[in-house]
Amino acid sequence: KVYDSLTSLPSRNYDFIIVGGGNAGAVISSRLTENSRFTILLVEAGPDNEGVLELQVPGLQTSLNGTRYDWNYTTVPQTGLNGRTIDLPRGHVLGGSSSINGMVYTRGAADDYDAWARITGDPGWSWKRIFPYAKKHERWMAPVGGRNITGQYDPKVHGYSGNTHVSLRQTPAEPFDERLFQTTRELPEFPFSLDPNSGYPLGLSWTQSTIGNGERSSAATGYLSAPVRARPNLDILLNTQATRVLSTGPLGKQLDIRTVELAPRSGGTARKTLTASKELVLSAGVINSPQILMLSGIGDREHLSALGIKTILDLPAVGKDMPDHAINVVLWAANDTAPPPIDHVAALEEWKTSRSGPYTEHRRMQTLWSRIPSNSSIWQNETDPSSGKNAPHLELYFAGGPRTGAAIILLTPKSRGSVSLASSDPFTHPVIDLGYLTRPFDLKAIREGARLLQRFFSGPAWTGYVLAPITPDPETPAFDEFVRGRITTVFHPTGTTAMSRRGAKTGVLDPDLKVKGAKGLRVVDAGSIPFLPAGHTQAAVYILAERAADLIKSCVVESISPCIRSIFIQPLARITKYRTEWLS
Ligand SMILES: Cc1cc2nc3c(=O)[nH]c(=O)nc-3n(C[C@H](O)[C@H](O)[C@H](O)COP(=O)(O)OP(=O)(O)OC[C@H]3O[C@@H](n4cnc5c(N)ncnc54)[C@H](O)[C@@H]3O)c2cc1C
Repeated sequence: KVYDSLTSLPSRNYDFIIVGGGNAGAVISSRLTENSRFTILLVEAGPDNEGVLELQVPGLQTSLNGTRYDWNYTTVPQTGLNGRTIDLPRGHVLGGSSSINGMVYTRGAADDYDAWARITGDPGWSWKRIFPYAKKHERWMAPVGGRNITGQYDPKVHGYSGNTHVSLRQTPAEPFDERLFQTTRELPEFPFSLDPNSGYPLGLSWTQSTIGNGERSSAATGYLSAPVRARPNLDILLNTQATRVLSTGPLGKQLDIRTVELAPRSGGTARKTLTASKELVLSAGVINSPQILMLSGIGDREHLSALGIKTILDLPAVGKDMPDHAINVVLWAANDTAPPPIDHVAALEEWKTSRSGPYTEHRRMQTLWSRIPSNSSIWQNETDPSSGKNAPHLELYFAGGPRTGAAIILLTPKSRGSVSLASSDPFTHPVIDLGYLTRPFDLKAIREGARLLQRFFSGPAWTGYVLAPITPDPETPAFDEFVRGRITTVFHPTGTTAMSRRGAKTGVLDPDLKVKGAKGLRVVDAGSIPFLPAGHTQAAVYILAERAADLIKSCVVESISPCIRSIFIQPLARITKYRTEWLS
């Protein structure tokens, strides 16, 4: 059942409380309630997604930033960007950022997940082992209109019975696309890649999106559909903000944290605490999960005491080491005409009446996934930050017309940002620093992206089409200033509560996503990701959350009474855990 306010929630005991009904939290709530013996409360700060047209229509995506469905965060002035600030939207609605995002569907490279396994020491995070989860969450769909898509994707790497709809755009290849694909036949540096989601994305590929039947597929539509909401063991509490997690009572030497403090999202001093009998899971996202931890006294002792917050767990890595993907557009004047403008009233009407037309798609452009060449001068004094030789450094997505070019996304930044508290008031936005361009590699790598585009557009396919550069020459100092003045976020921060090896002094979570040094508390969201994938992040979060749900299910026997556990259950749990971790 769905409750609109904290005061309307009836008194009930829950086995699990999940904080944040976003990309990860929706998956976990949905999967845990598959077991009718578990009772689950999902707490979401934002409103319901249901019935909101803007959240359904792919073509209306850009109207969502800055609305009530967005936390409306802004960074501090960025030292690498001449003091500019950047808006950083985050979903504030059921489905979280998956309800407002750009719907691009990319899993990243196999090497990225192997890096997760290496960093955490848990082979369960390797590409080979998480690939079944990538298929499990996905339901591949035909594009709107059912055009022939043979040769535009690899059927073998997709899932067909999962929760998240994924499809190619409705529009067949246009003349500009034909030039792009011609280049893959003419210039060996830029091969065609059949499917960017195979784990081996390098090359030019058709862009896939989390759209099905012309509608956005979010974690809310996919995992919290009407039949899931009707499960008697799931309560969803909206418009309610978790302000802190609290110690439920010491258990042996470890802190036991299963209690959460809640407040109406509208603010004020009213608070209510609830305790999960089994586990508390924070899925409040890369900004808000570390904020909740720090407000609770879990974080860097020095930072917390400066704000008068008593430290209950000194974990200096909370909120630190946050990478993000930055984006910068490079343009040429071209011998082309602008596409006819969309008639927005007609497009919306067409979408409403037949789920067809231009509003059924969002990002239409094809994407090039590239490595910086091994003979580039950049490697004379920079180490390679990518996860492996099959992982791209750069993503370039193209747009045609009289101003032709591509958006360059740096997938492997060396700069790191952070989230810290501005105040001990839970309603005050935290301090967000994306740390853009604070490491020299990043600007050099974006310059490499611009050079790469020059090589791409020098192919025969572009003769007579590409005329003259509009944006500064990458070989001039003006290029650096151009980038510092324009670069912005592509919304993929991760790592603020990252997993690391069990027993490691770095990181915040153990490889099973449990907070180090505590019992009963996990964090599962983009912040848990220990290595930023070379792709847009929602697929990685779906994959992470699907495995997290299995890890939680497999561990639950551990919270049964210690006495019963030690006699009967523990030996069985060890076998189950061993089987889940190493044999599945
Ligand atoms: C504008 C935008 C465009 C993007 N475009 C793409 C794209 O095209 N492709 C792609 O792959 N990725 C994209 N991303 C990134 C991707 O959507 C996110 O990385 C991913 O969805 C994050 O999932 P999450 O579960 O970590 O957090 P979220 O999905 O953000 O979920 C966190 C949830 O917790 C709730 N919450 C927060 N604090 C509290 C609290 N204290 N109490 C209760 N609830 C709380 C939030 O309201 C939210 O619902 C985009 C993101 C944005 C914002």
